[in-house]
Amino acid sequence: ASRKEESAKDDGDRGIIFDLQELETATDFFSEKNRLGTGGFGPVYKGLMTNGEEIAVKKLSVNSRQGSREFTNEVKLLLRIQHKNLVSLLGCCFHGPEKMLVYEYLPNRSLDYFLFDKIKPGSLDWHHRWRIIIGVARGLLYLHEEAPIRIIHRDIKASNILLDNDLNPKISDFGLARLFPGDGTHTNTFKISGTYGYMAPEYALHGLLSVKSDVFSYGVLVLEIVSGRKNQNTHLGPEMADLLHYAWKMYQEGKILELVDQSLAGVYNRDEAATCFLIGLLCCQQITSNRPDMNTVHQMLSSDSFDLPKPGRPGFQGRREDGYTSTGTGTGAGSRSFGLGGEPNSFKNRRSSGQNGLVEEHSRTSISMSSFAEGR
Ligand SMILES: Nc1ncnc2c1ncn2[C@@H]1O[C@H](COP(=O)(O)OP(=O)(O)OP(=O)(O)O)[C@@H](O)[C@H]1O
Repeated sequence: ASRKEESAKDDGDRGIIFDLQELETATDFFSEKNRLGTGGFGPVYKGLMTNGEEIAVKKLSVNSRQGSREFTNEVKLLLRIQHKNLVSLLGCCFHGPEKMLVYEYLPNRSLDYFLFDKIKPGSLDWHHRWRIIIGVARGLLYLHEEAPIRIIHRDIKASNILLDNDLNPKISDFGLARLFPGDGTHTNTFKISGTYGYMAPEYALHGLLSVKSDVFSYGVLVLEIVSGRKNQNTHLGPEMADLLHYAWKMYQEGKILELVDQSLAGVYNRDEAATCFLIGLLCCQQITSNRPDMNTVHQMLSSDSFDLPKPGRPGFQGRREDGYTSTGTGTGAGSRSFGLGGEPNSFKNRRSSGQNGLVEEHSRTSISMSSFAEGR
C-alpha cells in the first residue's frame, strides 16, 4: 500500500514517519544544492526517494513545544486534509528536538516567481491566471468548509501557492499554525500569523481570526494575479505603491481594466478580468461581514449570471512601531487587549464548535494599536 493509504488505515504511525536516514539519503544530507529556499518555518529541501518519488522536506526551525507524540497526532490530522488544490503532506520525521515535514514536490515552484519575476514576463497567460484564481478559491473553500477539520490558513500569499506541471495551483503551508500552539513569544510568530500586505485589518489589529481573514488575503492575491504587481511596491511611487488602494481608486474612476498586467499584451478576457478585480475588492472590504465567504467567491467565479454587489471601502495598511508592518484600520490609539468581540457577522459561517472540538475559530496576536497612529 502507498504511504498515504497506510496512514488512512490508522494503523499506528507506520507509513507517516520517515527515517532521518531515508531523508538524508534523499536530500544528499540536506545539501545546499538541494535547498529550495527558506521560509518563516525554516529551510525546504528537494529530495529523491529510492523509489523515484520526489519530495520536499521542510525542516522546522521554529521551536515547537509539542512532544513527538503530540506532533505526530497533529500530522496525522493534517494528513486527512487532502484536495487537488492543496499540497499533499506525506508525513513527518523527528530526531531529537528536530522536526521535519515531508511534502509532495511541486516542480514549478511558487506563483510569486511567475508573477513578479520579470525575467519571465508574460509566462503566465490569462487562461492559466484565471484557472489559478479559481483553483485557489476551491482549495480555500475546502479548507474552510469541507475538510475534516476547519482550517484557517492565516498566510495566503503568492509564495504559498505552488504550481504543478500543468500550472494547477496548490496551497501550501496550511495547518502549520496548529503545530506551534501557544508559541506566542517566538520571533517567528508573525511569520506564522500572516504576512504584511495580505493580513486582514481586524486580524492584524485585534487578533481576530476568522475565515474572513483568509478571504481578505485571497482578495489581495487575486488583485496581484490580475495586475502582475506586488501588493506593496514602493518603486511605483506613493499613489501606486499600495495595490489595494490603487485598485479601489481605479475602480471608482471606472478605469480598473487599465490595471491588468501589461505583460499580457492585451491578450485576456475582459469580462473575466473585471470579475476578478471586483471579487478582489469585495474580498478586501474593511467590514468583514460584507466580504463574501469562499463558497460565494467560488460561485461568483463559476457562474456567468452571478450579480456581483458593489464593493465597499477596502481595509487599509498601517505600520507597526517595532519594525514589523501589518494592515490596520488606523483608528484609535493606545494599546488594547484583544477580545473576541468584533463585528457580529464576522463568524456568521462558523461551524458548530462541538465538531471533534477541533474547530479553529480565532486566535490572538499582540500588536499595539498605537502602532497605527501613523496610518492614513
Ligand atoms: N512542496 C514543494 N515543492 C517545491 N518547492 C517547494 C515546496 N514547498 C516549498 N517550496 C519552495 O521552498 C521555498 C521555501 O518555502 P516556504 O513555504 O518554506 O517559504 P515561503 O513561502 O517563501 O515563506 P513563508 O514561510 O513565509 O510561507 C519556496 O521558494 C517554495 O517555492
